[in-house]
Amino acid sequence: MLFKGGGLPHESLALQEKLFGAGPDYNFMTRIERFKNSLVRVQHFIRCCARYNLHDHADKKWFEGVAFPNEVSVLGPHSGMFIPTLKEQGSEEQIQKWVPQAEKHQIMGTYIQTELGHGTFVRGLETTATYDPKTEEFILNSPTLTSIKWWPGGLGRTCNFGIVMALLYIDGKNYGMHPFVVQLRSLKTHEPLPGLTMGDIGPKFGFDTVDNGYLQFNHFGIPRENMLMKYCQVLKNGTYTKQTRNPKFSYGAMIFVRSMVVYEVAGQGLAKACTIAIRYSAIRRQSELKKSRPEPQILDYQTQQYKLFPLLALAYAVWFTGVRMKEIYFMVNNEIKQGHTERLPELHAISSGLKAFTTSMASWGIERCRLACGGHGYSAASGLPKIYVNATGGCTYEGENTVMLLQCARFLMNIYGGVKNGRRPSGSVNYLGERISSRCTLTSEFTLKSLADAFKHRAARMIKEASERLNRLQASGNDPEDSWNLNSVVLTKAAEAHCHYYMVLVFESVVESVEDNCVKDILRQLCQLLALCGIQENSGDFIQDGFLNNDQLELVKQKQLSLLSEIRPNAVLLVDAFEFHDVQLGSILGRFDGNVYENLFKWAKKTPLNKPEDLIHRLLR
Ligand SMILES: CCCCCCCCCCCCCCCCCCCCCCC/C=C/C(=O)SCCNC(=O)CCNC(=O)[C@H](O)C(C)(C)COP(=O)(O)OP(=O)(O)OC[C@H]1O[C@@H](n2cnc3c(N)ncnc32)[C@H](O)[C@@H]1OP(=O)(O)O
Ligand SMILES: Cc1cc2nc3c(=O)[nH]c(=O)nc-3n(C[C@H](O)[C@H](O)[C@H](O)COP(=O)(O)OP(=O)(O)OC[C@H]3O[C@@H](n4cnc5c(N)ncnc54)[C@H](O)[C@@H]3O)c2cc1C
Repeated sequence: MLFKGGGLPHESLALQEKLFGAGPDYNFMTRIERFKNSLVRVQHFIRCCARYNLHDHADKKWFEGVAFPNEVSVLGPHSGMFIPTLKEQGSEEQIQKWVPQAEKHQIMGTYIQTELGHGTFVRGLETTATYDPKTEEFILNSPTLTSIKWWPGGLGRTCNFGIVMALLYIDGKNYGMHPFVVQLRSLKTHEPLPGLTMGDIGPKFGFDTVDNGYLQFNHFGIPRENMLMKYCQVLKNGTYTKQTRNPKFSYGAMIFVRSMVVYEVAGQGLAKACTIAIRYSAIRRQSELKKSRPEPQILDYQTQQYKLFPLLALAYAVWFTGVRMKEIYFMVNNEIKQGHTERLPELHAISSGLKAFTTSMASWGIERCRLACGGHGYSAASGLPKIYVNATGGCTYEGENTVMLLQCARFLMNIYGGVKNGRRPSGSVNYLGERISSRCTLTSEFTLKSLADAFKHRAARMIKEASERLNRLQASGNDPEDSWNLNSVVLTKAAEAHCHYYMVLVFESVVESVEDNCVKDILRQLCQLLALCGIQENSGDFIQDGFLNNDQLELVKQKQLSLLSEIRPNAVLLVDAFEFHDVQLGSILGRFDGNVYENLFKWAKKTPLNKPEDLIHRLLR
C-alpha cells in the first residue's frame, strides 16, 4: 500500500507536504474560506486519487487523513454514507445506474434522514413519499415545518444528489421509512431543482468544512425507479412487495458509519491528542523538581503522567477495538448479503454501544490532553481544539450516544432474558451464559486474564441487576414503557460496562497475539493501566457486591502508580508508533522535530490580526 501509515517511502512524505502541507493556515480562515478551501482540496484529492491510481481503501483513507486533517470534507457523507447505501440497499440495476457515477464523482451525494423536529426518533420522521400509479412517480413532500430535512452533510451548497429517508405511502397506507435516490440540483447549473428549498443551516460547534444543510420538499416528483429496491419493491401498479422480514434493513447505513466511527473518529482523534500532549510534555520544561537543578520535562511529573498515560492506554484500546469493530462489521455484512441475518441484532447492538462508549471516552480524553498542555494547549496552534470539535460531533451524529447505549441495553436485556429461558448466547455476549463467579482472581500480579475477568464480572452483574430491576418495576404495576424509562440510567450503565469489558477483552487478545516479547511487555503494561484505571474510576461497581475489597483496591492504586514510571521511558515511542505525519496532526506542539517555540512564534506573527490595519489603529487610538 503506497500511503499506508508506517514505513512510508520518504519521497511519499515529501509528496504529501507538497500536495497538502504548505496550504493556507486553516486557523487564519473564516468559515466561508475554510469551506471553499475544503472544496479546492476535495477536487485536488479526487484528481490525485485518479493520477496516482489510488483505489485501495486503506491508501485513500490514509491520504484523506493528510488532505483533510482532523476535519470531515463533503467526501465523508458521499463516500461514507451515500455510496455504501446505494450498494447495500439498491437493486443490481440501481447500483449499475448510480454507483459508477458516484465513484467517479460525476454526482456528489449525501444521506438525508434527520429533520428539524426529529433525528433520534426515526419512526417519528414526517417527510412523505406518496406513490402515484398514474405518473409512476413518488411525490416527496415536507408536510410540516418540523419535517424540513435538517443537518445532512453537504446538503447546503455542495451535493447534487441525496438518499432521502421518507415515509412510503401507497393508496393512503403508510409502509414506513424507505430510502429514495433524489436529484437535488441541476447537473448543468447546480441550481436547486424546482420544488426544492435548500440552504446551509449556519455556523456550528465544528465541522466548518462541511455545509450541513436544510431541504424542504414542495410536492416534488421522482421516478418510481428511484426507490432503492433491494429488499422491497413498488411495482408500476403500486403493489408493494418485500424480501425481508426485518424492517430495519433500511437502517443499514447507520450501522456502517457507527462501526467505522470507533476507529476513524474516536481512535484517530484520541491517538492524535495523546501524540501532541505527550510529545509536548517531553519538550516543555517547567518549574523546579529539585533545588538548583534544571527545570524538568513536565512529563517527569507524576501528575502529568497520571493525566496522560491512562489516555495513551485508552487510545491503544480504542484503536484496537475500532479495528475489531470494522472486521466484525464486514464479516456480518457479508453474512447478511448471503441471506444469513441472525447476527444483525448483535451487530446493531455492539456498533451502537461501542460508537457511544468510544466517542464519549475520546471526547473526554482529548479535552484532558488539552488541559495537560497549559496555555499553549488552548492555542489553535496546538491542533487540539480542531481535533476536539471534530471528534465530539461523533457523540451526536449517527445516533446520539445515550440513545445508542439504550439500544445496546435493549439487546442485552433480550439476551439475558433468553438465557433465563435456556437459550445459549454467543459472540460478544457469550459470557452472559456463564454462571457469575463471585470469586475474584485479582492478585498483585494483575494478569490480563484476571483483569478481564473482573470487567466480565462487573458487566454480567450490572446486566443481571438491570434486568431484575426492570422486572421489579413491571411487577410493581408500571407498564413496560414506564418501567424501561424508570430503569434507563441503570440500563445505560450496564451497556457501558458491557462495552468496557469488550474493549479490555480485545486489548488482552491483541497483547496475547504479539510475538515480540519486548513489544508484548510494553503493550501488557498499557492494557494493565487501562484496566486498573477503569477499576479505580468505577470502583463502586467492583466493590458493591464484595467482588473487590478495600485491600485489593489499594493494590490497584499502587500498581497504577508504579506503572506510570514503568511506562515513562517508552511514552514518546508509543505515540511515535501511531506514525501520524505532521500534516495529519496539524499541531505545532506535536511536531515530530520538537521545534515548538520557534514555530509557535513564526505562526503567531503570521496571524491576520498582526497585519497593519488602519481601522484597528483608528479604533484603538
Ligand atoms: C472521506 C473519504 C475519502 C475517501 C476514502 C475512501 C472511502 C471509502 C468509504 C469508507 C468511508 C469510511 C466512513 C468513515 C466514517 C467516519 C467519518 C465520519 C463522518 C461522519 C459525518 C457525519 C455523518 C452523520 C450522519 C447521520 O447522523 S445520519 C442520521 C443518523 N441518525 C440516527 O442514527 C438516528 C438514531 N435513531 C435510530 O437509529 C432509531 O430511531 C432507534 C434505533 C433509536 C430506534 O429505532 P426504532 O424506534 O425503529 O426501533 P426500536 O427501538 O423500537 O427497536 C425495534 C427493533 O429494531 C432494532 N433496530 C433498531 N435499529 C436497528 C438497526 N440500525 N439495525 C438493525 N436493527 C435495528 C432494535 O434493536 C429492535 O430490535 P428488537 O425488537 O429485537 O429489540
Ligand atoms: C456534525 C453532525 C453531522 C450530521 N450529519 C447528518 C447527516 O449527514 N445526515 C443526517 O440525516 N443527519 C445528520 N446529523 C443529525 C444527527 O443524526 C442527529 O442530530 C442525531 O441523530 C441526534 O438526533 P437529534 O438531533 O434529534 O437529538 P435528540 O434526540 O433531540 O437529542 C436531545 C437529547 O434527547 C435525548 N433523547 C432523545 N431520545 C431519547 C430516548 N429515547 N431516551 C432517552 N433520551 C433521549 C438525547 O439523549 C439527548 O440528550 C448530523 C448531526 C451532527 C451534529
